[in-house]
Amino acid sequence: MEFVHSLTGMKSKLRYTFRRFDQFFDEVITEHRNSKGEQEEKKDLVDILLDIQKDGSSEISLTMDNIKAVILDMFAAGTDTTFITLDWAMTELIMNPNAMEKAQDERSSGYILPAPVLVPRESLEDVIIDGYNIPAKTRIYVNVWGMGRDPELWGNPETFEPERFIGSGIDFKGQDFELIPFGAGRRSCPAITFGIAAIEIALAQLLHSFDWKLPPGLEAKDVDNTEAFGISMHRTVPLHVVAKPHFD
Ligand code: HEM
Repeated sequence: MEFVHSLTGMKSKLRYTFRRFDQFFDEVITEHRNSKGEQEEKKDLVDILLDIQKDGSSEISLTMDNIKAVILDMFAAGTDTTFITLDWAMTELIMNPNAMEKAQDERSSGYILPAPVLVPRESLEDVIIDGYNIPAKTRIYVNVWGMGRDPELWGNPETFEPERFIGSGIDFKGQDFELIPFGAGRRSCPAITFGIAAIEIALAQLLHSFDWKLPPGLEAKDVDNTEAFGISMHRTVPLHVVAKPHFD
């Protein structure tokens, strides 16, 4: 069936995208090589990967393709997730002015999931879980979207209530399975601390510096919050907001 991808033009699109990424990574690597003598504390991930490749200090030898793959992984896993979490956080806050006001006072935040399913897993052996027979090599999707809206786990699951987490003892780091925005287990997100810090800083800046409102004439019930299905869950319609400086 592979010829179908040639007919639909998917293959040439993939090749084009691959070439653009590859050229971009070549530029990033050349830039880092040319900035020799970078102070130790200023080194970034690419500097460290190039150092490991050069001095052979790692048991695994790194090829240039390995380094490009890590850069791509970081871009793919780190940018959309962070931006989409912020996008949905602003959506919920703008639709719930009370929560917005509280967040401006306290900097509290609810946990919003950018990924509808986790990275797919495959069972290594036959196993029975909760009476379900799962044969070896079954592809398993963990539906975190559904878990976040399960009325057996959450009261008012469709309502944005960040205060539900105050004193609840439920943590988001992968130990409490009703809330796993960063996944769980050995393939969970390695950047939980970084991701949370990036979002908290960005959200705190936005809320500290501005008051946010819907455009005149638009009410919360008019906002189209349809979600696009994908590895990460974009809005299908961009969120339009009006920002007014918080301090005149
Ligand atoms: C709010 C921000 C973020 C959220 C919600 C998030 C969420 C996730 C989720 C759900 C997974 C899959 C976990 C699983 O299947 O068990 C994942 C994997 C991953 N994340 Fe994040 N992530 C965020 C930010 C970042 C950032 C900023 C980076 C890198 C700079 C990053 C790097 C990765 C990588 C490399 C993986 C793959 C790990 C593996 O497969 O072993 N993430 N993330």
